[in-house]
Amino acid sequence: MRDLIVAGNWKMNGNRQFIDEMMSGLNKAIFSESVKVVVCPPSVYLLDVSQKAKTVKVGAQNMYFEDGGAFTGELSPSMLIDVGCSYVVVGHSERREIFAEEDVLVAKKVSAAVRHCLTPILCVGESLEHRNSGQFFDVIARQVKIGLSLLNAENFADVVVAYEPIWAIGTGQTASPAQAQEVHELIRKVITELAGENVSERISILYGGSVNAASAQELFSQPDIDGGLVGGASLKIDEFIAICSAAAEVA
Ligand SMILES: O=C(CO)COP(=O)(O)O
Repeated sequence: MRDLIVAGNWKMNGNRQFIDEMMSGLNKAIFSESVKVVVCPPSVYLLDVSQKAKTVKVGAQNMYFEDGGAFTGELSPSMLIDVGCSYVVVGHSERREIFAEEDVLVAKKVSAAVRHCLTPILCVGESLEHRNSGQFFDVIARQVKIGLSLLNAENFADVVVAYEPIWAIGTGQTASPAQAQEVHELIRKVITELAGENVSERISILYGGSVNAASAQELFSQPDIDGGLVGGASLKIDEFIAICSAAAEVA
């Protein structure tokens, strides 16, 4: 049985008042035990969110792979653990596109996270251009293979993969359940080729890209979709809770 996970990526949004309101809403919510709920606030708020969190796990949106040293502006895996994180988003398309993060750097981060017992959420996904040209699967397979390349196959199951088509992020244009399922199935196949079915069947693969309360249940009921990585809709407490309930319905 794979973990069913709903993670909210708050991106560069919010302030202390927002954090207070969100955490008080989340702490009042009753989540099904069958769903792991995670929130990923901006890093300056991680400690505050961890200290307030009663019903959810906490994840960071990024980290560096080194343990410490002269890396101005960066955060290490042990710092994230120190402030209560158990997950870290790695290789989000916004980091790849805006901050020029490449697959090899992403792989180092995945490996460092696993080494420190932080669960990396490895994001992969194609641009609209690659979707339209039909090359999308090659792009995604490469991101998965390189992203996992520094791990031993038995550690693959310590990673969560998130399929986030770039054309669906923040656009309101969700991938259809069939489009998402097709890619999730292919991702699982790539992992099977690398590590065998015992491992690939244990990896949770989340879908991200304009997930909302209306689209969540049909997406999450696809056989290879194990929950969601939610951006905009995770900033609205009622909508986020409704998405988590949709996940519980399919558990
Ligand atoms: O990038 C995302 C989550 O990491 C998805 O963002 P949206 O849900 O706002 O499309």
